[in-house]
Amino acid sequence: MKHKHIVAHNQTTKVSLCKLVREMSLLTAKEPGIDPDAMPVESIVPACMFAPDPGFGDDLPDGEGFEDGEGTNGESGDHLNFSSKLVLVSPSGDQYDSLLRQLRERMDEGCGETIYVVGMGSDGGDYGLDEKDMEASAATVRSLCEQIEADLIFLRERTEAGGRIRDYLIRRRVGELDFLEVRVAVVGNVDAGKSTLLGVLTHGELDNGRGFARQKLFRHKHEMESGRTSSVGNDILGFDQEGQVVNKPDSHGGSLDWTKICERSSKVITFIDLAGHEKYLKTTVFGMTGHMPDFCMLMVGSNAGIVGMTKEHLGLALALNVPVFVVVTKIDMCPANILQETLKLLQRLLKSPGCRKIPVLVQNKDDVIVTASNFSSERMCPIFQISNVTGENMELLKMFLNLLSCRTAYSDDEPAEFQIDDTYSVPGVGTVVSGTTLRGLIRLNDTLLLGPDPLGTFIPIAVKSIHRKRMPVREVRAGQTASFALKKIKRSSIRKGMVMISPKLTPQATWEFEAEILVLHHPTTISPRYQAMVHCGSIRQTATILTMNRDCLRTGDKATVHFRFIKTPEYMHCDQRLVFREGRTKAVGTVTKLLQAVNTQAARAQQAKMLALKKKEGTGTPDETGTVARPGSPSSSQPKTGSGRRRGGQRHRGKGLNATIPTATTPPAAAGTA
Ligand SMILES: Nc1nc2c(ncn2[C@@H]2O[C@H](COP(=O)(O)OP(=O)(O)OP(=O)(O)O)[C@@H](O)[C@H]2O)c(=O)[nH]1
Repeated sequence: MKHKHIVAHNQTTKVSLCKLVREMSLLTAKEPGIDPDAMPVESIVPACMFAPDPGFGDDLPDGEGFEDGEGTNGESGDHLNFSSKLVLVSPSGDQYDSLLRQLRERMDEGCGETIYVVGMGSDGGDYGLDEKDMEASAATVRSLCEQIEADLIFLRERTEAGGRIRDYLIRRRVGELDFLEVRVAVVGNVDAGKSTLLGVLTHGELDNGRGFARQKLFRHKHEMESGRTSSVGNDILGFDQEGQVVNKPDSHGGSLDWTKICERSSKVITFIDLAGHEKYLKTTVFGMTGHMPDFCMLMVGSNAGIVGMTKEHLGLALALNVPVFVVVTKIDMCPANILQETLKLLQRLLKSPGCRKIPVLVQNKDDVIVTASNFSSERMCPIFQISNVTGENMELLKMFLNLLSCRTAYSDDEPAEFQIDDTYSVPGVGTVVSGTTLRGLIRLNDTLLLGPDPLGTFIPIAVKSIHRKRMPVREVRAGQTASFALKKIKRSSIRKGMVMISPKLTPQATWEFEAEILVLHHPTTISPRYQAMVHCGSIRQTATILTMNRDCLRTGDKATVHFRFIKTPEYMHCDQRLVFREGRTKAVGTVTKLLQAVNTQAARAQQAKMLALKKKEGTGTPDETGTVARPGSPSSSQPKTGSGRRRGGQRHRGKGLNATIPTATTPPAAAGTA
């Protein structure tokens, strides 16, 4: 969340937050390994702790939290004192330009939006403006917004000792076919009410407590029958300039017209609805890494409490540095003492050394504005308590969602890169890929390089049509999700984890990479030859540990580890976050080095040779080394990779491994794990 309070409010909020964070750190900074359940229970921090607090202004380390010109006293000539609450009353020409520059910077940081507070200073005086000064300040802000073509949306007014204070949301104006996009992953244990809440939010109809609202969202027949979510589902919630929800389901079938929603919205929240059941954890991890959520909404059933996969999902979001907010559901049917117990355990978990979050209970609109403004700190964790049946506190949650802004400032003047997270075969259209534009701008009819294929090569491919949230568009830019119809390619030759890249780049696939990892959980020890699934962006493939800088790894250990994919080379970047997991074993880390890049020319030559051989011999399919696997040959009897249990079994054969695929000869659970 990149909202920053302009003028002095920003500083003071930051200062009181810093102070609080420091205090909280002292409370929670204990040695890792301490059982969080043994932590003392403190009361939940009320949101007002984050509200601006005069008097902390001199508590900041040098320079921290100050904008250009801040920290100077008084207004000498045109030197603008941003810390004065009167800064907007009657700025001179130069001062106006400084304000405009500052606002532009804030809008860039916030990916097109920011929360702007009028009437607060950090220069020690009382907060608030009299009516005349407030009107003059509001007029200045309105004029600044016109200059940058942004909407000014009133959020709230309150009264302090010195007069009135107002909060505004400033949001970049978008064309009819454009909207700001924020992705929220929805996680939580089975029955926490995830699908129900999404049904209520997106269809505007309350639930009956027996699964009515979730009916609209089920995607697969077996989900409809069992009532469980198994796939990565997408639902959208649109907000107009006034912050009102625009979703209007069709009165007959109850379905949503995504195009209409997008046309009417200035912001669209995409919910990535992830499964709650343990058996779908692989899909949940894929949703969290591959669908690039800006935020994570962790759902907890108030009557059930912190059960099942709740901790697992929270841990995953923390490991991937995705800011988390919690929604406690079913408050209509939960006895007060049970609700209090759930909240107590929740805050204990959030404050525990493993999480180090600051839980904040959101009870009114003011709390929403304060928590949304400070959410980017990643330490703060707002907690909502709602009912999908009575609708209690639903408005607060909607207001919060409307105030969330995209976390990553994407750049669209770089060469394009698109990460594929799903493929489809659409009758009458052909092969379609969906995913996220990570960099650059992609236009209709552009030719991009698609790959890597099993040999590590990339092939040119033309973009036939583009959809953004099911709406046909002519281009998509960095940060936006989209689907492309592709010309002349079979769906079977595309897999999740592939990318489409500008030909200006010379993409290279890699078989091996190095990563710094931290083992979050393993029942025994991990040693070389251990295999598990690597999730990195939308890549999901088993990899073997070839070497590491320690003999073995236990829960809590950190190490530099050399991995090798077992099936195909992948396109990766340094600094990408990864999750390495198998069953309950989980490690997280960051890619630090790419090793063994595929020599594309050699791979192409080998491919040509292989095709010729295939033609000559008539049968057989190529494997990724370029050799043809004939029926009955050892490589054709290799176990299918990419899913199931794959512990151990791959021997490290040194450099010789680079050109051959290791054969799974060791029985499961025999190698690489004690
Ligand atoms: N009384 C009450 N019932 C609720 C509330 N929210 C959800 N429910 C009911 O709880 C049940 C489970 O809700 P779901 O939305 O399917 O739960 P889920 O978290 O999506 O479950 P999975 O998809 O299996 O992960 C349904 O019968 C809902 O009607 C609520 O706020 N109050």
